[in-house]
Amino acid sequence: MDSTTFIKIRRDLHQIPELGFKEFKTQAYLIDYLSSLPQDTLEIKTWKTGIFVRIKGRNPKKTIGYRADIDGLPITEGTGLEFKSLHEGQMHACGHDFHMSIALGLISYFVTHPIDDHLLFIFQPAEEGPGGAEPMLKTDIMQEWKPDMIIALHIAPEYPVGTIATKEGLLFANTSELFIDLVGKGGHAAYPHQTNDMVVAACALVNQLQSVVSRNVDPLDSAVVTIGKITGGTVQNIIAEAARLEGTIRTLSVESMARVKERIEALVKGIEVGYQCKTSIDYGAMYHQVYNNEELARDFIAFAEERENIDVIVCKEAMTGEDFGYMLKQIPGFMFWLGVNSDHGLHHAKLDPDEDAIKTAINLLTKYIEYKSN
Ligand SMILES: CC(=O)N[C@@H](CCC[C@H](N)C(=O)O)C(=O)O
Repeated sequence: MDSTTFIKIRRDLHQIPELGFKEFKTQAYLIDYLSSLPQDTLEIKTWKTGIFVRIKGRNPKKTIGYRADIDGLPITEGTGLEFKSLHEGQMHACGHDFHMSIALGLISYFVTHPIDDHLLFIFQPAEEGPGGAEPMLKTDIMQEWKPDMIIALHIAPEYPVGTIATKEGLLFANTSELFIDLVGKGGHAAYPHQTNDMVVAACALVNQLQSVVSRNVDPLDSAVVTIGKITGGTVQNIIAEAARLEGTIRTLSVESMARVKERIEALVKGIEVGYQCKTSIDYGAMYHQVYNNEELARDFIAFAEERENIDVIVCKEAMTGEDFGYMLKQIPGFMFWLGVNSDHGLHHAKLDPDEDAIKTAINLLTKYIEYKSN
């Protein structure tokens, strides 16, 4: 397969990153491309900013699904690439531009190389939040076209092109977003004794949160509590009346997620008493762990190991989250990492994946899907 087309598509998509459920230009671009393909076996249905694409099989006994996420991140791109993001403050810094172009590569191949089984491609919005997989699963379209097995990949900056990595069972963590609001009493910077300063309370809370993983979670059961954003106050000489912490919780076990939340709630209550303020916690979107079907993951690893030019790593689980976990909860399947060899990692403004990986993925997956359909 000539990958130039899909590199161009990746670059086009890279220029128009959009946040969750606002992927209007992305959806229009994808539909425009899909409309240019032979239509005899294609069925296309939209859901919000997502798209379901079915390729009807010649003699179907099952449906093989493939999911690509389509949203970008609120990051100002720092790559300086000639095809860098045209959307100020937004970037495809998690490789979803790759995921989409690979999916289009697979669709383009299978509309001209029909197989017996049906294929279902799911272009899913809002993976970075608030989550599009769970609501997409509940749609009538998904119920009607539900796949019997499902596959997804995620780019992996740390591996060279030609490498894929996955494992049986748990691959990605359980996640929960975390938003904590603190409201005290503002006032003049020179009269702190007349106020309840929420910058000081927020700093104390961030420090206390560091003890949750180190003191309250079984060291053999990994967890993460990250605060990625703090806001509070207005100007330098006014004591802040309000502050907000935004973060994420990751745990390998469901039990630890409950324990971490219990401890966060206790610490926040302590801040409320100690700093005389009002507090509230919102857990935002929660993602179910990505748990690969053992048999299918084993079979895929064995298949990939037989391919020339593919190195397979049986990797450890990661603390990343993915709402593809909800799909795997209902449908047997697996996710794998695709090596893209970037000096900068996921969610970094200078992420610059090697586009040769697009061809690697399309070649590997066309062959694997053909093998699964025989
Ligand atoms: C692969 C990846 O990077 N996924 C995201 C998913 C984010 C889920 C949610 N917004 C959260 O922060 O908990 C990740 O950050 O792992």
